[in-house]
Amino acid sequence: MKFVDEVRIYVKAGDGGNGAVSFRREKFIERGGPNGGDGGNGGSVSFVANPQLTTLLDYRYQQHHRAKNGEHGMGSDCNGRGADDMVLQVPVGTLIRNEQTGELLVDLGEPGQVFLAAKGGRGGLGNMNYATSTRQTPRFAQDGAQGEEITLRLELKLLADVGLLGFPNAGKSTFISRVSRARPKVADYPFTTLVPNLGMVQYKDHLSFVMADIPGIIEGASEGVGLGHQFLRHVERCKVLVHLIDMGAMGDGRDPLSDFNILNKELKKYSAELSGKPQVVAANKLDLTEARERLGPFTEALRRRGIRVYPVSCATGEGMQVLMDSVAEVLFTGRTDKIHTEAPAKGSGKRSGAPAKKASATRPAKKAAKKASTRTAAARKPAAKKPVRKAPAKKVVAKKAAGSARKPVAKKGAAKKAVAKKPVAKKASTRGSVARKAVAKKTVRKASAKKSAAKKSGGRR
Ligand SMILES: Nc1nc2c(ncn2[C@@H]2O[C@H](COP(=O)(O)OP(=O)(O)OP(=O)(O)O)[C@@H](O)[C@H]2O)c(=O)[nH]1
Ligand SMILES: [Mg+2]
Repeated sequence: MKFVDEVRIYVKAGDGGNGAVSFRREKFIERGGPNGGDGGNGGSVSFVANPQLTTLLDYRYQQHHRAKNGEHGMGSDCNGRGADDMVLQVPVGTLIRNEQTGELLVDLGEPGQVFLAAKGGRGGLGNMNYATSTRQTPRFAQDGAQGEEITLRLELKLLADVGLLGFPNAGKSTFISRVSRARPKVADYPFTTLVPNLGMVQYKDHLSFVMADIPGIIEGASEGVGLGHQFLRHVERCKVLVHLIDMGAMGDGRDPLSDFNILNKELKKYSAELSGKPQVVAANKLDLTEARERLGPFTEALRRRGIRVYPVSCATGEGMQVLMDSVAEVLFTGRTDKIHTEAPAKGSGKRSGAPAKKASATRPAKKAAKKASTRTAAARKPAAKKPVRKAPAKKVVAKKAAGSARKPVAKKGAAKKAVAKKPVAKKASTRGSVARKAVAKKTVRKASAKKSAAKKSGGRR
């Protein structure tokens, strides 16, 4: 079946039926009153995402879609029949845009999702609705409203989890036919694949995912060379890209590393988001001897960039399981360690970075605390520090016994003497202070005696 992924269509909802002007005419009933019925509503046009469709082909040939109009109202209180809505089936993953403005109206990404594109006109009211006590013979009725009309652009972006990328002839179709039941054409000439192919991959543990094989991308695809790069839209929604490198291609400006660079350049030109997706790089056709020879330098070149290369052969199936394990890991867990060679180094860099930040954050705090303490609590600091270093019991005793006697404690602190000098000098100049000192010393002795007693008792216990 032909694959069409972009169409322009015109949709028009049905108009509402007009309300009727009619009066009851019956034998023996004079002035029977208005009995004109309402018009029926026009049919709306809506889209529904159908998972069984894979192409917009139907809309290529029929571009005008009009829903039916509602019936007009009739006499004898008969309302017109409402028209049925028109439901247009589109594949899941269809984007609907307004053709004039380019505005995205909806992305039908869920099977069964419905979008009302054009609303049908409302039926007009019959004259029976306008009868009042003062106007018993209304000779008018309401016309039905016009249905909406709009020109739309439908764009299909296939919903796949894994996208296959590569130059023509890289072996993408061979790859998908090996891992899924998809059977696209495989041939030894470029651009064998002209439309995307989807394949359902049954991975182990009942896990499955959809893989998309798209036509090959070559240098200048963004300018329309080859088949252009519009097919990249079908891998835009993929979570992982598998980049197949044709290791058998050499000469004519082709070599594995330049192929890799060119394709990534084209991806970047298409969209930054797509080029930023995780890429699993697979070096294909390793059953060929010349391909094996090129593998070493290519792997080394990518290793230096932190990218791991998976050597595979789609023809023999060699290396496919390891590759699929990595693809599945990135897809289902989101971990990309396996596709980078220097993942641990990066991880450790991050780890080492975090504490460094913490340390830098704590340092200024400590400095600030130090500054604050030197001004306000210069004398308290040594007093507070020492007992902590020596013995917590001493601190308690000194506080209890001496109360405000910080001097003797300050004396002990040889290093903090300079800070404690001021109060000592001042107090030493007065007699009273000398006396207090002596008292304080005595109390300290007493306190130490008490402490030793307490220690002893503690030891007994
Ligand atoms: N020796 C060898 N040949 C392979 C391998 N994989 C694919 N081929 C051959 O390469 C050629 C192209 O394979 P395709 O699967 O059609 O390549 P493609 O990437 O889908 O090509 P396009 O659809 O043109 O973009 C075919 O002749 C395959 O038989 C492989 O692992 N080893
Ligand atoms: Mg192909």
